[in-house]
Amino acid sequence: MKSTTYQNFKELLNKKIENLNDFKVKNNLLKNKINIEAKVLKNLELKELEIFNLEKKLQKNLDKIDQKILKLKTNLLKNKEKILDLQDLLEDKNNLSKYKKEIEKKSFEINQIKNKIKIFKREKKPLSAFYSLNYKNNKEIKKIKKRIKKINKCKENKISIKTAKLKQKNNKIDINLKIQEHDLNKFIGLIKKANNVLVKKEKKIIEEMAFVVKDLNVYYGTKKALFNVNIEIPRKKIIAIIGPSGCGKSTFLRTLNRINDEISNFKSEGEILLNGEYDIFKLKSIKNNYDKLELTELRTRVGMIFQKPNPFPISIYKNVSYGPKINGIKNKSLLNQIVQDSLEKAALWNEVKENLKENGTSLSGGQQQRLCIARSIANNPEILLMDEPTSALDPIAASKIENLLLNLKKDYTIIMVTHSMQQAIRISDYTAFFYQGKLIEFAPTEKLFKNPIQKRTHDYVLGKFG
Ligand SMILES: Nc1ncnc2c1ncn2[C@@H]1O[C@H](COP(=O)(O)OP(=O)(O)OP(=O)(O)O)[C@@H](O)[C@H]1O
Repeated sequence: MKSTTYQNFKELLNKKIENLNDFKVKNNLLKNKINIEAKVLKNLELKELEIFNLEKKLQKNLDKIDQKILKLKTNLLKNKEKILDLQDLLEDKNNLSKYKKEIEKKSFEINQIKNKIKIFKREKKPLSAFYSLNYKNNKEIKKIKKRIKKINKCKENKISIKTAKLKQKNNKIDINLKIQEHDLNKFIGLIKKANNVLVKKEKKIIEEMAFVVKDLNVYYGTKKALFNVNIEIPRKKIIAIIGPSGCGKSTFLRTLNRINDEISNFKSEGEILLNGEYDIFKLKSIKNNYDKLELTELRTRVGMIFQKPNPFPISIYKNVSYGPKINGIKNKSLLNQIVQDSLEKAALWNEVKENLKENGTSLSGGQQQRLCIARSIANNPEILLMDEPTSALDPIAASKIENLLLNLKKDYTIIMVTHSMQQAIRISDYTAFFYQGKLIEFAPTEKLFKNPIQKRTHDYVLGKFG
């Protein structure tokens, strides 16, 4: 019995030991678990602390940011205020004159008050009211002055901005100027080119003209007979010179071969270019400094036929051969040929070929004039100047001369003074109208008579004055 109990006890004990061991294992496991969890907890605590610290830091930063925002907001407000202030100032600037006026007004009032005070002092009345008024006014003036000062400051800023703008503008202007200068240079180049063309044209005109007269002024002593005459006379044409008596027609004609030089008090100014070669006043070539023109050569090249035929009182033959002989032609047959040619050209040969030894003065007026023309032609001229060559002749003789001139113009330039407008219309290619020493108009004859530019020409050709 005893053994069973022991056995039982033993078994129970073993069971208990077994349970205890189980419990120990379980306990250990639990302990481990608890340890792990304690560790986790600790970590969590640490993390919590960290989070707490971070939150603290964050809060601090948030506070700082808030503060900054606040500061910025206040700055913004301040700036807004400043802008408003500036806008006020700008507005005030526009009212500157108003303020000045106000100051003037106030000053005026103060003076008035001062005067009143003086009067009151004199009359010994209470002055306190005036003093306070005066004080108020002075305060207001001070305020306004302060404002003006501010405005002026603002003005200065504006001035510096304006200066910068002006500088910018100046730069732009500089660039524009440079562009314009460039354009100008281009323009000058064009003008130079045009000028060259003009110079060439002028040269061509001079070369193509029998005479180019430039700024011609002529005097007989103190009397001025021609005023600033400018004319270009084309070659191998008949040019009529018309105008009332005393207008300077003959003077002009005679100046062209310097016959007027024989008059003692005669004086001329200007230039007359012959054939694009010579200046007849200087008797010098216009192309070559060394080439000179003799006065006799000028008069040979530019022959003159006068109003009254003036043959020499010698034979017809000698009249015509006189010039060539003087010029050194001695060969008889050559002289014969020249005489015949000249008389033929002067439409006189057939009438006188049998009587060449007859005295020139024995011929009729018209024949004498044609003899004078033949005498001129014998000198081989380029230009024939004629001073009223038909006015001393009867109409038939005059008509013969007119026909002769129409024939001669194929070889010679004929410049003819005439009182007859009909004659000018009949035979001339160009007409020059002189009046009171001035060349009023020079144009193709038809145009000058039918459609003159100048009123005076118009009146003259219509016979309104003569
Ligand atoms: N030798 C001279 N001395 C002074 N004056 C003169 C001389 N010759 C002309 N004159 C003057 O010069 C001016 C122009 O005279 P010019 O003989 O040239 O005129 P014109 O037009 O030919 O006149 P007309 O048709 O009457 O011949 C006139 O006032 C004239 O009195």
